[in-house]
Amino acid sequence: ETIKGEHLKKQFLSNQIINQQDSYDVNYQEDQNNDKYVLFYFHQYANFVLWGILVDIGIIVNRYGILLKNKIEIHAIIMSIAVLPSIIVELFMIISGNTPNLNGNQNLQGVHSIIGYIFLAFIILQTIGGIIIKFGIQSVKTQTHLKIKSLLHIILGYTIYLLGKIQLGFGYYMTYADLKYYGKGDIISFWCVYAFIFLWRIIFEIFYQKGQIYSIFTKNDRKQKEHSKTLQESLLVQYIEQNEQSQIYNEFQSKLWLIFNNEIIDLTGFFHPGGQYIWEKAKGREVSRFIYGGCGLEDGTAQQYPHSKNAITLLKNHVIGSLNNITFAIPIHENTINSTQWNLATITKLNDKTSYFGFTNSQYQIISQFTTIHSFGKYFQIQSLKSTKTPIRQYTCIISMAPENVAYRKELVQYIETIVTTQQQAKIPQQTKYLQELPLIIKCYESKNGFSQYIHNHKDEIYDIQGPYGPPHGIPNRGKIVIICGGTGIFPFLDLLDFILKTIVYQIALNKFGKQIADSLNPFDCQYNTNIHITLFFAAANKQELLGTDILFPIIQLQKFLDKEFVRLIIKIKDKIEGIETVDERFSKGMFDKFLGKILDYQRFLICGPPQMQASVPNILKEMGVQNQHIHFI
Ligand SMILES: Cc1cc2nc3c(=O)[nH]c(=O)nc-3n(C[C@H](O)[C@H](O)[C@H](O)COP(=O)(O)OP(=O)(O)OC[C@H]3O[C@@H](n4cnc5c(N)ncnc54)[C@H](O)[C@@H]3O)c2cc1C
Ligand code: HEM
Repeated sequence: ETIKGEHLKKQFLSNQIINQQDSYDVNYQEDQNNDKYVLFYFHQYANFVLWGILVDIGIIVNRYGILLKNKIEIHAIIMSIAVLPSIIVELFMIISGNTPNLNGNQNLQGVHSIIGYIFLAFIILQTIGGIIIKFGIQSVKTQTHLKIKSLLHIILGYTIYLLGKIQLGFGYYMTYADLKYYGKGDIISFWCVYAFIFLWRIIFEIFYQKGQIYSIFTKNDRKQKEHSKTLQESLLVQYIEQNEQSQIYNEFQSKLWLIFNNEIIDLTGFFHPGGQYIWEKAKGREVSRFIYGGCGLEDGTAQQYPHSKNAITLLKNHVIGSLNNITFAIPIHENTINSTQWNLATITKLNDKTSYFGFTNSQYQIISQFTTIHSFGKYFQIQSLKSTKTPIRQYTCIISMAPENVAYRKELVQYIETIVTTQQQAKIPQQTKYLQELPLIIKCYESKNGFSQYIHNHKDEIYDIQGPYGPPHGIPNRGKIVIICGGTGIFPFLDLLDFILKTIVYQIALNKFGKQIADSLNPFDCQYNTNIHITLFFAAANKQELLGTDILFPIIQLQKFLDKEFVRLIIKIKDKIEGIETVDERFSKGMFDKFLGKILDYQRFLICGPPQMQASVPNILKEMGVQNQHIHFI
């Protein structure tokens, strides 16, 4: 009896267990197939795909898709695909509240719902923010606070991203972690799935940072571009090379073209991540100063920003042509390997803050004189090879300030003064053909990790120097132009002014003693036939800051011996300078009116000076009726 009773009891208990197991199984199976939980399962699977995988793709497109023309649109579409269904399923979940038997840790249900509500509010906010930023970026109007808006979008974006991942974890943990039917194995599969939704992104990141994914991107793009240069692009390149400003203005107004060192770039159709107004203002200009963060926009609407290598790749991928190279360094031996490494051999103080820097490279000799007016206004790009912290910066090519040229100029001026006063021939000074050193003049600015400060304190070091780069000033051979500069802003014009001084000397010699004597002053066949008139406004804080006076003052003195004026010099300074027109007031409309007269007589207005001057002078000129395309920053 007892044995039978025991047996029945055991059978009953085991039936109970079987029934219990069955009921889990049946419940689970039923729940899965049950129409009334369809919203729950849609919510579960949709969220896994959207916030586990898709959202990463959306972020990747935005972070690394700089090279894609429609990156903003692609990012917006992907994020909308993640956000819209999420909003719908969340709302349905809130309304229906229908969940099947949860076989996990149900204590988390409260947290899961709170995060759900916050998440819903955040994604709606983020979508609205995204739309505002999209219009801000794509607008050509100057944008204020766009950087802050973008930063907020990034912060909220990553908050949502992390919440999404955490929320997925909670959801799956609640649903499956303790599912008895699968026993302990299920918690392992839960962790595997959970790890996957983070891991694939981390793996992607590692490959990307190593440059493997990045190089696939760039190689393909470059190949495509080489094969697809259009007729229109060739025409634009031709106009830019020949400096046909009005043709470019008339025919290519809608093109977004830029110059990066010596490359001509077409970025039409791309949007600048900091706001399209930035490219509208940089359009048609040399932009390496912006890319390496040397300068902000002159009107103060965008600050200095050192760009990533993505920005440089973007530019390199859209090269449509190159500017004609000019050479300053001639290889000494036939088989010289192209070397851009120069030793800083000399530093000589010119004033308190500014010094002459002389660089040597045993493979090259440096020419002492450019021969046409179109070679001037170029710059070198220089970088410290020792300090990776200091940025790449641009410095003007000023061969006229090399010690040999300074000495020669002094002799030349003395010579011509002697012959015009004595009316007799004198010993003709000789200009050396090659310079000992590549000369730069650099003012020291105090800034954290600044290049100018670094180089002032690091003589006998090797620097990488490339160039000369950049478009010419576009100085016409005849006609009137205006130069407005301040402080070191005179540097880009010194070689040109030196050329004009030599033109004056040549023409005096030609008038007085004929072509033979004049030509002996021109051993390098320079084209001293220019017919240009420059009105030069030069602002300096004090006499010390007036660099280049050994070129400027002789021009003013010597041109009196000719029947035409080449340069009208107006110096803005407190002190009086004998024989020179000076003013002691800020540049203003009244002042320019007084000195310039009919503004339409002038073909170009070239501006180069400290930030404050670059911001104010163009506005004054525009107020006077000068058209935008005639105003150029150097
Ligand atoms: C085409 C080109 C040619 C140049 N040629 C020369 C040259 O021949 N000699 C030369 O000394 N510099 C020249 N510059 C400027 C030079 O490239 C650097 O911008 C400068 O040396 C400062 O760099 P940094 O790294 O030392 O300072 P950064 O760390 O860049 O900081 C410089 C600080 O000084 C301010 N600043 C920059 N320029 C001026 C200015 N003109 N007046 C007042 N404040 C200013 C900036 O706003 C910033 O706060 C040239 C720039 C360009 C684009
Ligand atoms: C004209 C050529 C320019 C190109 C090709 C260019 C390209 C880019 C690219 C690709 C980025 C994305 C981030 C990066 O890769 O660094 C970027 C960001 C940025 N650029 Fe430029 N840029 C140019 C000019 C300028 C100028 C003139 C300024 C202002 C002085 C500027 C300011 C910024 C800022 C502030 C950002 C950050 C935007 C953000 O992410 O919020 N850029 N630029």
